[in-house]
Amino acid sequence: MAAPSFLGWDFSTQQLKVIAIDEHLRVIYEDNVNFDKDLPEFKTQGGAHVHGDRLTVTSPVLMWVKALDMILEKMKSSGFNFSQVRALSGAGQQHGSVYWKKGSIQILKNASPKLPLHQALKACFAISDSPIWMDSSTASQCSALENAVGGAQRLANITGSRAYERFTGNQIAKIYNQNPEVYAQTERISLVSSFAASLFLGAYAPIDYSDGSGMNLLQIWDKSWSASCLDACAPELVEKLGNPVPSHSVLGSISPYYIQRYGFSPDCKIVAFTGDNPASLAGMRLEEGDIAISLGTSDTLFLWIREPTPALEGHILCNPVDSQTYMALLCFKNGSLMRERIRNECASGSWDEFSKALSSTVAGNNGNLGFYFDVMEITPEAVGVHRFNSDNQKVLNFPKEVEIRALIEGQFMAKRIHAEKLGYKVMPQTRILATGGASHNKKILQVLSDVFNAPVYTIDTANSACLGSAYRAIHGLVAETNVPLADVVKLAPEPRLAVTPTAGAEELYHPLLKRYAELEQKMLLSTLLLLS
Ligand SMILES: O=C(CO)[C@@H](O)[C@H](O)CF
Repeated sequence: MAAPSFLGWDFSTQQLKVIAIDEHLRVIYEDNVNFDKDLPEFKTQGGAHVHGDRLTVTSPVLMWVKALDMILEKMKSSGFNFSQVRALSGAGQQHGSVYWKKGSIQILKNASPKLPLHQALKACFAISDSPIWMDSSTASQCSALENAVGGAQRLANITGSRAYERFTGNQIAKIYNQNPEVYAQTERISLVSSFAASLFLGAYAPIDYSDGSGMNLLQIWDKSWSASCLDACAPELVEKLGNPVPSHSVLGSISPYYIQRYGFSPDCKIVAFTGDNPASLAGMRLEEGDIAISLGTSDTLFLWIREPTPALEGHILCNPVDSQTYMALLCFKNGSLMRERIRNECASGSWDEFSKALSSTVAGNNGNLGFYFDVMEITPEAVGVHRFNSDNQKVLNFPKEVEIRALIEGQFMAKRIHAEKLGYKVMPQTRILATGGASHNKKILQVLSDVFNAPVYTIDTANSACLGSAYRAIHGLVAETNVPLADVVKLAPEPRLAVTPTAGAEELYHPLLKRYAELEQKMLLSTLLLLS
């Protein structure tokens, strides 16, 4: 008797990925279709089309459907045993939207198993090029939405975020403003995640609470659509969106199309799909109090928060694995490129020298602090390099090793300050899960551990959204019995402990964090005065 398996899908920007795991959480199959390479007829770059205005960015929705056809054929040719798949779930790039044309529900439901799905669905989309998260063409719609609900902070208090150009409500508003007839022809609007779930369900899948939190439309407290936000974006929107559901919901059984064409079992359950970042939180198996830090080109923080305080930066989303709590996303644009520039200038381009500089300078850097933003920073909105000595006087430069420590301590103090502004609290059980390039440098991790006064673990997150989706497929089958995800995936490989805080770190950094926050306000004010 073949062992049961679970599938996790990731409809990400550049590729479609799938992972199969067995009941012991061991990966038994993985595959991917790269949109640019494997579907060249769509002529995408990085899976997207950047339009002439340099602001509008879209992806062809039929490319996503055809990629699914291709990957299922690859799995079939490799002899993958579809009949043992007990459940599947998935993730989609956040904020992107799909516009189903009137009448498509019947075509989706009755797709012939003799045809690839992309042929069956070729006339089903009112908009063939879906707006995606890289789009920034909706500034006017963002202003209109914030004004309609009483301002940016009011919108953040309702939906978890101020208005952002990529967020779906503003994208829908743009389509309604510019193509009202196309909007009128649309019977359903999906996110990329719920669109992908619909393909497997053979019906329109609902939007889950977590990915729905990235639309500027969902009230994150009672998990219902905000009438004031919907009305500000487009008319009769609630009918086109359907009702949102908890992210662990079992939506139903797989469509007969897959049973007849690929041999899936009629009992295979579809668990609600969600956004790629919420799915990654599941894949990293974050628990209450944990922080995941992806140290990449930009640094991204994933936080598990029980009582969030929405702000004008960052994003509060409904937690995908626990409907009673929340997750927060914070993005710091000046990440590894900033670290590499200082390494090149102050450590002759060598990470070993960079690490030696961190070893040869004292924690707290004798009170020297710095803000390093070569490009316009997102958190906070500031640019330039600003250095301060222990008397809070601006200085033009630091000795090389002091510069290195000021950069790293500054980057991590900013992360703690802005995480705590969103309501995050360092707890006794707090763990920092670090991933990305800089997470291989123990001296950098030691500063991170000291600033947060928490142990730092390293994890491999290459497929975290896909793996998290497979974990959520298992969890969905038992979620109704209130079994937490952590219990379902305790057999998964544990994160590796890398460093623990230096004794006295909390006492040292507590006053420095306060100074850093005050200097950040001073720096922001002086930047504003300069720009005004
Ligand atoms: O816009 C984002 C999050 O708000 C990105 O991380 C997308 O989810 C990437 F697909």
